Amino acid sequence: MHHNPVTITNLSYTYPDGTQALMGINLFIKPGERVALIGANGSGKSTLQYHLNGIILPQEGEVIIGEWVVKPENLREIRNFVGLVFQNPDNQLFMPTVWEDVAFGPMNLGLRDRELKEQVLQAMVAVDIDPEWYGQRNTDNLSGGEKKRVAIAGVLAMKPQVLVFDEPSAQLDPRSRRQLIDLLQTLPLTQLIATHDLDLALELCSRTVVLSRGQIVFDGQTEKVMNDSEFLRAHALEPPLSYSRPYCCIEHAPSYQSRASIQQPVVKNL
Ligand SMILES: Nc1ncnc2c1ncn2[C@@H]1O[C@H](COP(=O)(O)OP(=O)(O)OP(=O)(O)O)[C@@H](O)[C@H]1O
Repeated sequence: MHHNPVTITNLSYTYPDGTQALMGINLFIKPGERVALIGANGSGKSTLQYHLNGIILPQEGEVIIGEWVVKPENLREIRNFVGLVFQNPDNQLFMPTVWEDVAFGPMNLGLRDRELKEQVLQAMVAVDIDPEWYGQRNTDNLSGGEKKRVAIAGVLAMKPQVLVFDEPSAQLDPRSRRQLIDLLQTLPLTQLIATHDLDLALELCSRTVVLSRGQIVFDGQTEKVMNDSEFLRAHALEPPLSYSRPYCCIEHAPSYQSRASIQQPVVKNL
């Protein structure tokens, strides 16, 4: 039987202190789909992602990963299937050297010797870190962006079928961000990418899910939602830079025109 990589039905979750983080979530992701998960701070993105590899177990509703229901006895299979890259790489890196850190996951899966070495090397090359020099570096001494890459390599080295990213572009400089986008674009994996970087969502994901106060308020074409600045603002989001119009032009057309005409000679002199 064919299984979707991610099937979430009627999922609700309340933290022990009473914060209702998710309410009635239904989400189905097909193999190979790249889906952006967007929403304001506190809308529930991380909480939803933690359900995908059993860091949080469902209180109400059901999460199915491939053919496995997320429950304690299936966690091993689920964690082989879903790789989660945390927002903060400090929560992910804990081995002394880069090499040991990237090798930790595949070693846990039972890989040894040549096979292990190959998988680690492949993952490092994918995220553009030089295994020769980098491998021996101490993970504590890396910059934020470097740590992020090592964290991604560690997850890729386990060869998961689903990649779940919490803020992949946070901490990355523009060049590293570009490399990451190119990398994610070439990975033939199902991906769920939680991000505040709506330009990244627009470039990488044809489908976007918008969370607002624990509920899905949109699930559809990325282009469509990014074009709807009114809807985005209603859910405390700002349209991506590449889509934002000069508001003054629409809302205060005359003043925009007069400003433009004042600026024109300056432009010509350049
Ligand atoms: N351990 C916790 N205990 C209690 N409440 C929590 C806990 N973790 C998160 N929450 C609350 O649950 C809600 C959803 O938080 P979550 O971290 O999932 O949001 P998010 O969309 O990932 O936010 P951000 O964009 O800031 O990372 C928020 O109201 C948050 O305050």
